[in-house]
Amino acid sequence: MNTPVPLPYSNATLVTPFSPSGYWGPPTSSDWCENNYDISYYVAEFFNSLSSIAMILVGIVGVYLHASFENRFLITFGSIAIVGLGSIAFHGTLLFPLQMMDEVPMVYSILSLAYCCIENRSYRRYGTWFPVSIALYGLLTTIVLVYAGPDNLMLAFVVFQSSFAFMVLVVMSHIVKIYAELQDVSIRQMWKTTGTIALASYLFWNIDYRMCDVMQNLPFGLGNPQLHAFWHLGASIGSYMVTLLVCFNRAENLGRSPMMEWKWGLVPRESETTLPFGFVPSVLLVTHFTQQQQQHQHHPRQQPPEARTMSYSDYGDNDPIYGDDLADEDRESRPRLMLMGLRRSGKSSIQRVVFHKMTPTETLFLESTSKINKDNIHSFIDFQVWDFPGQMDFFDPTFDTTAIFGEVGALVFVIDSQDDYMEALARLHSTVVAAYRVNPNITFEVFIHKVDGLSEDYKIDTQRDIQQTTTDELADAGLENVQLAFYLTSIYDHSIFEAFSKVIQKLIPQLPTLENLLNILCANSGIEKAFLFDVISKIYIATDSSPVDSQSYEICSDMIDVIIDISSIYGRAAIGAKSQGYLEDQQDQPEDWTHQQDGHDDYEDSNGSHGHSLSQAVVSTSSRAGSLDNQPVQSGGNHEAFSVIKMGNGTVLYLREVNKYLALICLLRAETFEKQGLIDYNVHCFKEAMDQVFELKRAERTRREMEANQLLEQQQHNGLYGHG
Ligand SMILES: Nc1nc2c(ncn2[C@@H]2O[C@H](COP(=O)(O)OP(=O)(O)OP(=O)(O)O)[C@@H](O)[C@H]2O)c(=O)[nH]1
Ligand SMILES: [Ca+2]
Ligand SMILES: [Zn+2]
Repeated sequence: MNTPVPLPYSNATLVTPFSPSGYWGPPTSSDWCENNYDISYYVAEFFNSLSSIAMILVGIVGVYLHASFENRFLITFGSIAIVGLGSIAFHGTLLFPLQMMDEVPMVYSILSLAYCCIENRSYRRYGTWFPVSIALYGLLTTIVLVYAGPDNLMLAFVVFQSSFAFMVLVVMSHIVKIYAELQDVSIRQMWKTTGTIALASYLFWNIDYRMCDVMQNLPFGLGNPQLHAFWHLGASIGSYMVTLLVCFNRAENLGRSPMMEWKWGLVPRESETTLPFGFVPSVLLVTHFTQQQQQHQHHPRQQPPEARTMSYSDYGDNDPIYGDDLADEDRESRPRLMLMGLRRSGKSSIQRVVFHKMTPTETLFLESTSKINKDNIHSFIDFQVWDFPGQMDFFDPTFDTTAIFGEVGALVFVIDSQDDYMEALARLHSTVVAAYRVNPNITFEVFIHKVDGLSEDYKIDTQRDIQQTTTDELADAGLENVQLAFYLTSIYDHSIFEAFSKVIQKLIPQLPTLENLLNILCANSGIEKAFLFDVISKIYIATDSSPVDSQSYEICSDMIDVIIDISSIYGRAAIGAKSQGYLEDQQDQPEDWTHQQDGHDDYEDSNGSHGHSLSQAVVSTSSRAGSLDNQPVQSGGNHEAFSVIKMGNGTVLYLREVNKYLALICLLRAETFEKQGLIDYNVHCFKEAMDQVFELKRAERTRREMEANQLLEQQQHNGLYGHG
């Protein structure tokens, strides 16, 4: 605009776009409606050149954002940028050789897109002849274009137009097919938007090309709207979007779980996958198609070729794991546990009773779950429980098995034993097959649930029947090495906690260390059985290696209840960090899950804090038949929960708080307990070892394991004194 060079022809240009010439001389290429050298002496068609920068930008952005994707997409995105460069050169000079630098890349760009559209399946559809003939097509067009030369402008123009138009038709015919298979509404919408943009810009191209007279002489002194420049903008957006969507489709077909995501945007995250028409400075990219996932592709147990996918976010909005507050490693290191099963089998009840202290009868009023409910449990280890809706059909092609099962630690399948369970067994079978195919490391846990209504004999029969049928069917399907664990459970007794304990234990990396520590403690103190309990959920996360009988588990679990009750009655000061972790969960809860359902909120004190810590439970009680034992309480001033219950049958229950989440409960003979000093000391040593184990949790994984073992040895050498 500020060019010092005079514009001798500036008036004449209004008459005909062909007349003036500037730095590059008279045009030797096709000329467009924009007046030549109108703005700058050095740039023939200023607006047409300027708008071509958009193509370069979208091309570069496409490559940059999808660098981990397959090369074909990088080539397609990259070719858009090259077309942009050629377009600038061409419109800037209007010289024939440079027009070729615009048009030839356009042909290759659409060829590359065509390849992506056609070879979009997880398997290869056509042989090598296919890419070879695509390359030949490009080569032939190039040769004809170049040999037509500036002297045969019309021929070159027609050859280019028809060659390009033909490929556009090929691409469109495949896009129609891709579109027809689409399930996801927002992706469908995006295709529609892209189509609209493409059509509009093609219309602009035509108006500019065919109705230049009208455009140059608009009424009311309106200037040339430069529709060819708008065509450039529309074509940039359109080609970015088409490539993006083809990329998405490919990722879906490969069984990845692609998602569209706004990058660098001002657009709020909620508007993900719906493209607003406004010019919002945001760029879409397809995510979840990393190199690592590409390796899965060569895994023999691949998803069926045509399986389609959907992102998690379509199932629910409470998605704390993917919240921005979590670092990537956190997401990965957090074990995930899935609750699946038919409708009304009791999944949500289990989750509520075990992790949210809902009373069993309250579950009668639970509504059917309609979307995946992800629950973050912050405790001695952080993990997640995903409660699935029973009616979910994950053979629905929109269900993304790879994404769902890919990172699962344990899959808990709940069967309603009071109901006819044939359908449940069929579902269990297909679930295991689908999940195992995606992730052979999942541990499968089958809860034969609601056994409270069954007689002892019937329980055993049912379990045998279910176990037998399932194993046989899996063997028939060639999966005889898949291990399923079966549990008889009910929310009306301890069985559900006990079963969950065993499930959770498999997800704890420190388990061997904890077990060892407990073994040492038992051996040195004459303790018969020791459990390490998660206080709030009453799940025991470890025990010594002697066999667990349900009775001792129940007694210990009841003891925690007693201590919590007593502390909530007699110890008024409130709590702390212990229930804090659980309170955080409530923010993650869907609306229907209200505060009041958490029993710990009943004890709200004036400071507004919730629940009660075991720390207040510095009591010593005796049970029904037992003698009242008025043990002086020694908590060493650090307010740790400590409690001893002597039972009539000569058994002593000994509880000691280990840290804010965990309590150690030991069962021992009254005779052994006479040496209480020794036991106290050994428990103290155990506690210190535990503290260190959990402190080390924060250190890097490998080092943690090593150091915990060292610690163990140390304890063995000098920490614990032998019993007797
Ligand atoms: N008798 C008995 N009933 C149970 C038990 N567990 C759950 N129930 C009842 O089973 C019914 C269904 O429980 P839900 O937890 O809603 O079942 P769900 O599997 O989450 O159901 P969907 O959300 O529809 O998939 C409720 O009325 C519970 O009270 C159990 O152990 N014993
Ligand atoms: Ca022109
Ligand atoms: Zn152009």
